[in-house]
Amino acid sequence: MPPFFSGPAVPAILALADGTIFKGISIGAAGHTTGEVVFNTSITGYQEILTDPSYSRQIVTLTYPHIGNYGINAEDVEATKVHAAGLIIRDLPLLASNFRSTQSLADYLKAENVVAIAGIDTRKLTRLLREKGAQAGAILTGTLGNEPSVQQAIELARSFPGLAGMDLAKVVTTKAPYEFTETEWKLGEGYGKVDNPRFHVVAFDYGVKRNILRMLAARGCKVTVLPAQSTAADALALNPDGIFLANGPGDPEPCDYAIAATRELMAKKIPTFGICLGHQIMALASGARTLKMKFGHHGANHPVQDLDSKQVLITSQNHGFAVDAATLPENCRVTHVSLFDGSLQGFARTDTPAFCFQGHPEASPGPTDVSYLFDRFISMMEAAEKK
Ligand SMILES: NC(=O)CC[C@H](N)C(=O)O
Repeated sequence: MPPFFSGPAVPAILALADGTIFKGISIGAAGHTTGEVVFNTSITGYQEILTDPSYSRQIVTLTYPHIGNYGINAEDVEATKVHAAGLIIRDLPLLASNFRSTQSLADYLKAENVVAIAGIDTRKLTRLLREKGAQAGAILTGTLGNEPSVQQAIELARSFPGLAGMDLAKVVTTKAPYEFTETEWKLGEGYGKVDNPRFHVVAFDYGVKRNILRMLAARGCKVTVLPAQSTAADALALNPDGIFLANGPGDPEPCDYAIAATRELMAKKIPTFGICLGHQIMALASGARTLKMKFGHHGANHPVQDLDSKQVLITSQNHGFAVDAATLPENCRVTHVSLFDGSLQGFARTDTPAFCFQGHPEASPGPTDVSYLFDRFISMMEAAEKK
């Protein structure tokens, strides 16, 4: 290993459930963590990835080799804390450089109590995950001069039961409703605020990323964010112009409360927009099925085709479950397809103003090719207003 870390290095081990061991150094909190190990191919955005609630109970390995280059920048987080269960990287740079940076990645990981490992052959790890599929894993740190136990690391990895059947939306969601009116951040200006909002959107928080709420606010929406287990009646009591179904972690299938509320709200023909877990919930509420993917889609360079315009969009993705397109009922029209593997990326209901997207149109930090879906949601609320 080339030197990439100043000062004495604390050894750490990454173990996979299949018994594979990787040795590296600890760059975060001391202790251990377990979760599903997934790879993300984004070149930038480690802060947005770490704080995306959809990564709850997942240990993320980043294929880009230098992580931490631009330090920690307060405006770039997607939630109040780190949600990823751990971080695996190749190389932590000696210097972090950005005019906004206030902290190094390693100091941040320690402060957030996140176990993380560097010095890992992330290309080998990614190949393994691609061949065998995402699998349970553990990171275990040692002490100065003492390696942690390989056997203990493997046992920890095998103790993680997997994400299938796990309802995590109700774990990460807000405990109480709140209003959101902050618009996107601009250099020299900071965040704006929506003045005289045109629409009132009620968002079901299954693990929402802040940039989604900002993009709604930037288009003239006042957003009321509700806890995941809120009912359709809770939403209706707020007299919404539109309903938003957020992204979120875990398996969509056990989220029966969300499926029931969505079904009821769509039956009332209220404009509804779902992203990622929200897309999967809309599919389940429409009568389709979801499945667990082999290693999922996690990255910022995934080509997706809009079947209406025929345009190919470069998109941001983060999902390990998918909607089985073959199970979509007749009142669902496929609108978007992944050009990586042909899997379903979006559909629209034909009998009610509702549509959804599997990837991340808010794409923080980018690319922004699919942001037009937010405008589509606004047009839908406009059309409903005129009726
Ligand atoms: N980003 C998300 O909303 C992810 C949805 C779901 N947890 C999945 O892994 O497929």
